[in-house]
Amino acid sequence: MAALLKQSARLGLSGRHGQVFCRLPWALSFQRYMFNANKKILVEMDKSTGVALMKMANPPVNLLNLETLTEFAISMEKLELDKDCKGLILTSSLSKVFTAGLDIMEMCGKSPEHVTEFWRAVQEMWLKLYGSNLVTIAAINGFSPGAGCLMALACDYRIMADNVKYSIGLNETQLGIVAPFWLVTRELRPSLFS
Ligand SMILES: CC/C=C\C/C=C\C/C=C\C=C\CC(=O)SCCNC(=O)CCNC(=O)[C@H](O)C(C)(C)COP(=O)(O)OP(=O)(O)OC[C@H]1O[C@@H](n2cnc3c(N)ncnc32)[C@H](O)[C@@H]1OP(=O)(O)O
Repeated sequence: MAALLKQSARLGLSGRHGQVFCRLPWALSFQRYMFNANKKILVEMDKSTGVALMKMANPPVNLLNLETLTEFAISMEKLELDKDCKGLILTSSLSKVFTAGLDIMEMCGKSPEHVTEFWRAVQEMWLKLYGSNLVTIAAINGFSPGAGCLMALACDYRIMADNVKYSIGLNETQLGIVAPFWLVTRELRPSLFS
């Protein structure tokens, strides 16, 4: 963990004036590779350190829609298959939003099949993060409501930008969504689970 945090500092993930800056070398060596399927999830993997930097890049607020969640799951699978990858830093490419959470429009006026597929993708996202073999760190560089908070909770460690304007929390009850029992016991009340 200490090594990973040192690494995140070396990469430039340092909190200052409420921002988490991500400075990366412009020149990518052979030890570094990048991938993205549809550019909603950007991944930069540094083989020399074993640390991958994953940035959500879906402006204006990094909504987690079906497309983004699917791309996220594929990106996680690729990193899990890379034997050189030991750790993952999850952050946002935007300046003040980590992610605004689930795209409410994905649950509104859609067919039951679509909604089922969407919630399956939400669940898959959680399983991929919570069940990851990688050491996972959420570098929360902005607002992180709903599923943004869920993502952060599913990581092994969380670092949040020091800015009183930014909020984080599970606000889904305001939308009539109830967190399932297993989620509450696993992440919010782990003592109940053991
Ligand atoms: C495995 C798990 C299974 C089950 C788990 C079940 C439940 C527990 C776990 C998680 C549940 C999560 C549910 C959710 O995530 S619901 C969404 C919660 N999110 C919010 O309530 C965020 C609301 N948004 C904001 O507060 C703000 O947008 C902001 C602070 C993030 C950013 O503010 P800005 O001023 O910068 O930007 P805006 O002008 O407000 O927004 C721009 C644009 O985006 C639209 N938008 C924002 N958020 C959402 C959203 N969540 N869904 C759809 N659309 C959104 C906003 O309306 C603007 O659109 P227009 O430009 O006006 O068209």
